[in-house]
Amino acid sequence: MSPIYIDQNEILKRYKPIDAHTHKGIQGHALIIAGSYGKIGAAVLASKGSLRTGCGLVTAFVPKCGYQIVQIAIPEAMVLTDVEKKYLSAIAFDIKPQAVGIGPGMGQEEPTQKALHEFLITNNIPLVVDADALNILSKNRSWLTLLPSKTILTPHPKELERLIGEWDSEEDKFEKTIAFSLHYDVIVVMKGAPTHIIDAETVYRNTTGNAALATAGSGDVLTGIITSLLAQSYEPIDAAILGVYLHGLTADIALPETGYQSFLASDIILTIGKAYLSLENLE
Ligand SMILES: NC(=O)C1=CN([C@@H]2O[C@H](COP(=O)(O)OP(=O)(O)OC[C@H]3O[C@@H](n4cnc5c(N)ncnc54)[C@H](OP(=O)(O)O)[C@@H]3O)[C@@H](O)[C@H]2O)[C@@H](O)CC1
Ligand SMILES: Nc1ncnc2c1ncn2[C@@H]1O[C@H](COP(=O)(O)OP(=O)(O)O)[C@@H](O)[C@H]1O
Ligand SMILES: [Mg+2]
Repeated sequence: MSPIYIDQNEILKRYKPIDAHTHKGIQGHALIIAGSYGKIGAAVLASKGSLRTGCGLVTAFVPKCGYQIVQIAIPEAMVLTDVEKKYLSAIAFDIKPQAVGIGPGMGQEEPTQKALHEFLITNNIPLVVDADALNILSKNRSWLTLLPSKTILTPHPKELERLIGEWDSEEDKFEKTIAFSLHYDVIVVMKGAPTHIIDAETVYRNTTGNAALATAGSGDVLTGIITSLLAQSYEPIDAAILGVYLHGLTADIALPETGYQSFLASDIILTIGKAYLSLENLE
C-alpha cells in the first residue's frame, strides 16, 4: 500500500474556483441532520462549516430544543425541526438538498436509530455519515447496505474500530478498511494524525493539519465542510480530499496566532477563508 499524498498538486487538480456568474441557487444546498439535547453545538459547527465553504444554502435538521439555538447562532442557516424535543425521531423534509451530512451530536436513542433506518431506506441523496450515525450503523450492520454508492464515512479511530472491528497492526487496519470500502462501495475518511482516505484500493494520505485539531467539535466541522463540497457537485472522492486538506490547512495557518492549546473548532471555521485564499494564490 503506497499512499497518494494529498498535497498542493493533488488539490489544484481538483479545486474548482468560483464562477463569477454563479448564484446561491446553484451553489448547492446542504442539509445537516445533527444534534440532541446538550449537543446542538455539533449541528451549529457542522452547519457553519458548510456555509464557510461556499454552499449556497444550508439547512439544519435538529430536535425542537435546537431551533432557537441554531437560528440565533447562525442567521444564515435555515432550520427544520423534528417532532421530538430532545432527540431526532423522524427525519422528514420537503426541501431538495444536493447533499446530506448526518450524525454529529445525534445520540443513539432507540427512536433516533429507527429514524436513521427509515431515512436510509428511502434516501438517494449523496451522503456524509459521521459520529453517532456511524455508531448506529455499527450496531445495525445490515443497514450499511442501504448507503448510496460512494457515501463518505468519517470515523475517528474509535468509530472506525466499532465499524471494522479491532486491528492488530497498522497494516491490518488498512487491509480491513480497504475490504470494508470495497464491500459497501463507500469512501472512508480515517480521521487521525494524519488522516487517510480509502476509496476501494486507493489510499490517500493528507499532508495538512496538526495537533491543534485535537479539540471538541473539529470533526463536526469537517462533516459540514465535506457535505458542502458534495452539495456543490464535487465528486465524492474530491469532496473528501479537498475537505480534509482545507480543514487541516486552517490549523496550519492559525497555529502561529493561536498556538496548539487555544485553537478551537470555531477557529477552523474562522480560518477557512485564509485557507481558500492560499489555494487561489497557488494557481
Ligand atoms: N459541542 C458538541 O456538541 C460536541 C458534540 N460531539 C458529539 O458527541 C458525540 C460523541 O462523540 P465522541 O467522539 O466524543 O465519543 P466516542 O465516539 O465515544 O469517542 C470518544 C473516544 O474515542 C477515542 N478517540 C477519539 N478520537 C481519537 C483519536 N484521534 N485517536 C484515538 N482515539 C480516539 C477515545 O477513546 P479512548 O482512547 O479513550 O479509548 C475517546 O474516548 C458525537 O455525536 C459527536 O459528534 C463531539 O463532537 C464534541 C463536541
Ligand atoms: N493530533 C492531531 N493531528 C492532526 N489532526 C488531528 C489530531 N487530533 C485530531 N485531529 C483531527 O481532528 C478531527 C477530530 O474529529 P473527531 O474526533 O470526530 O472530533 P469531534 O467529534 O469532537 O468533532 C479529525 O479531523 C482529526 O483528524
Ligand atoms: Mg466526531
